[in-house]
This record gives sequence, C-alpha cells and structure tokens, in this order.
Amino acid sequence: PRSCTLKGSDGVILKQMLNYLVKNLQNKDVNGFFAFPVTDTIAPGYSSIILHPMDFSTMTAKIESCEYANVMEFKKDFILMCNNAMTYNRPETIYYKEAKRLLHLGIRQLSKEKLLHLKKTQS
Ligand SMILES: COc1ccc(Br)cc1-c1nc(N)nc2[nH]cnc12
Repeated sequence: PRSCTLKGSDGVILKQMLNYLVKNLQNKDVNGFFAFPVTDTIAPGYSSIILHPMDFSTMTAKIESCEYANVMEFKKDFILMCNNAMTYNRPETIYYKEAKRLLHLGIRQLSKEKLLHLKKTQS
C-alpha cells in the first residue's frame, strides 16, 4: 500500500496521530480481548450475529493502508468494536464489562478537546 504520509491542512500527519491513539487505547485492553478478531471457535455463532467485526489489529492495518481519511472514521471503528462485544456478550460477562469500560475511556480520549490539544502539541 502506498505510504500515505499526506499532510492534513493543519500540517498534522494523520497516520502518526492515529498510531498514537490506537496504541493508547490498546494499552487499556489489558486482557487483549480486542487485540485480534473474534473467531467462532472462541465465541460460537459470532460471525452470524456480528456482521461487521472489528479489532485493534484490523484498525492498525487500516491505518497503515490509509483507509482512514480522518479521526472520526477511526473513532467509528473503535465504537463498532466495543458495541460488537456488547451485542454478542451478556452484560454480566467480562467481555461486555471490558468493552463498556474501553468505550468510555476511548470516547474521552477521542473527545474534541483532547484532539484539539493533541493537534496543538503535535504542530
Ligand atoms: C478475540 O476475542 C477473545 C479472545 C480471547 C478470549 Br479468552 C475471549 C475473546 C472474546 N470472547 C467473546 N465472547 N467476546 C469477545 N469480544 C471481544 N473479544 C472477545
């Protein structure tokens, strides 16, 4: 894939920012439940219940191959990943609880204020 170091209008290299964000979020996933795709072996019937699976390894690959035009598209995949776990798993399971915790941490980290601050520190 072409090395897309497109500089955004604000001079911030999107790829650097997304790699920083995904690393930060992945550090919160201490059990590694979201590190790689959920298989039907791990979770019976998963692929017929969750039609748009997502995990951190897929997001990292998408960053590398320039599939995110902006942070909002990245944030959408992150929310999808958490919601998938909260759809397939029951609320009392550790997977549901971890997804809920991760979702709230991620929303904070990806909030407008935080991103604005990040841009300032990067430029
Ligand atoms: C990659 O997924 C896992 C890996 C190892 C282990 Br133990 C569990 C999961 C997992 N299991 C279930 N039921 N729901 C999930 N949502 C995200 N992760 C999971």
